[in-house]
Amino acid sequence: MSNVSLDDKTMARQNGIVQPLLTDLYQITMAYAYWKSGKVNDVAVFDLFFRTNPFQGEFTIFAGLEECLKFLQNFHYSESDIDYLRQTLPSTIESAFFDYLKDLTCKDIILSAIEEGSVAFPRVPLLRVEGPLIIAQLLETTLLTLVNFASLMSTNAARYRMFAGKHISLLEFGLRRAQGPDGGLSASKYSYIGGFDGTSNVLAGKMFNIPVKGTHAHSFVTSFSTLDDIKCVTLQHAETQEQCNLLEKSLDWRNRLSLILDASPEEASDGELAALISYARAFPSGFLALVDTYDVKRSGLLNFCAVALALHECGYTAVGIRIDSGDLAYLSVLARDTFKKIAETFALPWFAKLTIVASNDINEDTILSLHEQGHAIDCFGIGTHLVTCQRQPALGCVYKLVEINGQPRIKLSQDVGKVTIPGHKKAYRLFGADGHALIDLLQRSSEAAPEVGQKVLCRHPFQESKRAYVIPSKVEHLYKIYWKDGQITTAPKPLSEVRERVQASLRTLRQDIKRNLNPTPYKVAVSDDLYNFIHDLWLQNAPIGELS
Ligand SMILES: Nc1ncnc2c1ncn2[C@@H]1O[C@H](COP(=O)(O)OP(=O)(O)OP(=O)(O)O)[C@@H](O)[C@H]1O
Ligand SMILES: O=P(O)(O)OC[C@H]1O[C@H](OP(=O)(O)OP(=O)(O)O)[C@H](O)[C@@H]1O
Ligand SMILES: O=C(O)c1cccnc1
Ligand SMILES: [Mg+2]
Repeated sequence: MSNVSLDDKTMARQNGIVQPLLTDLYQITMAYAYWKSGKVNDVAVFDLFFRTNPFQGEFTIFAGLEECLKFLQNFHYSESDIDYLRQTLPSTIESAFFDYLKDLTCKDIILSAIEEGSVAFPRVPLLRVEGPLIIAQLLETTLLTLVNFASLMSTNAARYRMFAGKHISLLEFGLRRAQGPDGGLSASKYSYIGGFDGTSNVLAGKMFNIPVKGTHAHSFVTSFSTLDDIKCVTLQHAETQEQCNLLEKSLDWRNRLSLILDASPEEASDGELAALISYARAFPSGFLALVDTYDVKRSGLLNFCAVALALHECGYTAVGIRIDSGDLAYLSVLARDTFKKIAETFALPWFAKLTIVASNDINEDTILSLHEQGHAIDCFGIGTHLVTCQRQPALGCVYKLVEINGQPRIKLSQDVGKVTIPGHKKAYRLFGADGHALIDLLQRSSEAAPEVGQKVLCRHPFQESKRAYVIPSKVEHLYKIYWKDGQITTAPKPLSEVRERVQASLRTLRQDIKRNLNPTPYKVAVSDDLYNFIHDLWLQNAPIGELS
């Protein structure tokens, strides 16, 4: 295995607040209690997994691995961290503990993980952390915060991508509504991974090399009241370099268009026209205008088309419009019909294809409903519902001890779904003959891997009667070691490749597992050996009650 050292160029920059103190106090108090009870040399295995898929779906996209690796790489308590802990923890804490913390690194930790961007399922660990108990414990909260939101966001974005369809462009507009600056930045990054095409978040563009895109706000339009508000009306022709009077041409076009469109120049807003002309002068090759400030039908569309045709006379091609209120199905179809009519009347085929962007509280259901109704939208700009994951604001990944000093550990619960699967395990994805993923199988690490063409018994981890034989056509080993001996051992893929991985991985799932309403659950199983291991340990650990 070759060691990989990564610089800033290969790995997107890490958010500065990700550091060892970004954790829960109890990790550090437990670390002291472990240390004080002589557990410095104890070796543990922790699994990081979730129990339920988000958004009433049956799949989750795993993301956040690259950030976890950067966290391990940089893990170090600074002098000021140690000073802070000295002041904050009880004065009875022995000073030698702080000396121990000062020298801690993750060099003895081994991190195995599923590939970032893969579909993942309940109970199959996303990460396995092995190494000194105290250090592995200290990583819990930070790894969880790095994986939970990243995976939730990527899953949310992937769902929007799936339901929008591959021909519609998706832009993330959520920074203003996100859970603070860090939530906003992470949302931009992971929406891109999930399949969005761009973000309005400029810092995310710079940090993660995500395409930045945008239009303009209503305030730009409302800041103009009359045509006199246009300070300069000329634009140099793209080819001839002649000065064109954009105002005159736009007014002329507005009058001509009113004869073929059901709109009158008297009803259209002059302030809006002034704003659109000013915006077009600033961005003659990127003219995409918001048309719903006053009235899409009576004002916005007419003004936009007039300016777009005037721009055309100056040698430029407009890009399109954004609609941010009203009935988006109706208005987008109205806009498309208008564009087509103009294209035909003036023999300008490109006009029919102008881009229509829709925004305003869009969510998964709005997209599905718009598709049902029929619309002419090319691009959705999505903020609030995407970045806040309004439909399910948290993914419940947990971090559980499954082995200590070679001994398996099980966490029991009245709720069977919460019982942990003990021991050091391996996970495999078994594929059927049609290329689709059939089942994920957890085995004890000591067992031989399943083989193509060989029958393997797959059992439900807790229900004895649920089992099936599977003859896989392909077997994928789900874990790779990403961190060992203080080094990254498998380089995480750049964002663009993780983004492609998401789509490739989703293609391996049957359609019924991905549908929006009542999707079919994907099966997660354990081997016969692991089944017996779990249940023997369960019986050993469950106290026998006494009835009286
Ligand atoms: N054709 C449609 N089918 C289903 N939902 C739609 C359709 N058109 C718009 N929507 C959604 O309906 C909601 C309309 O929002 P709201 O009631 O606030 O009206 P609005 O158009 O924003 O009004 P305002 O002009 O006051 O801004 C938005 O969430 C939008 O995404
Ligand atoms: O609706 P979202 O999915 O959150 O998308 C982002 C929103 O942010 C912008 O305006 P903002 O909502 O701030 O003001 P507006 O509603 O008055 O346009 C934009 O016009 C969208 O409406
Ligand atoms: O560029 C836009 O149109 C945009 C950006 C952020 C929020 N709403 C819209
Ligand atoms: Mg809004």
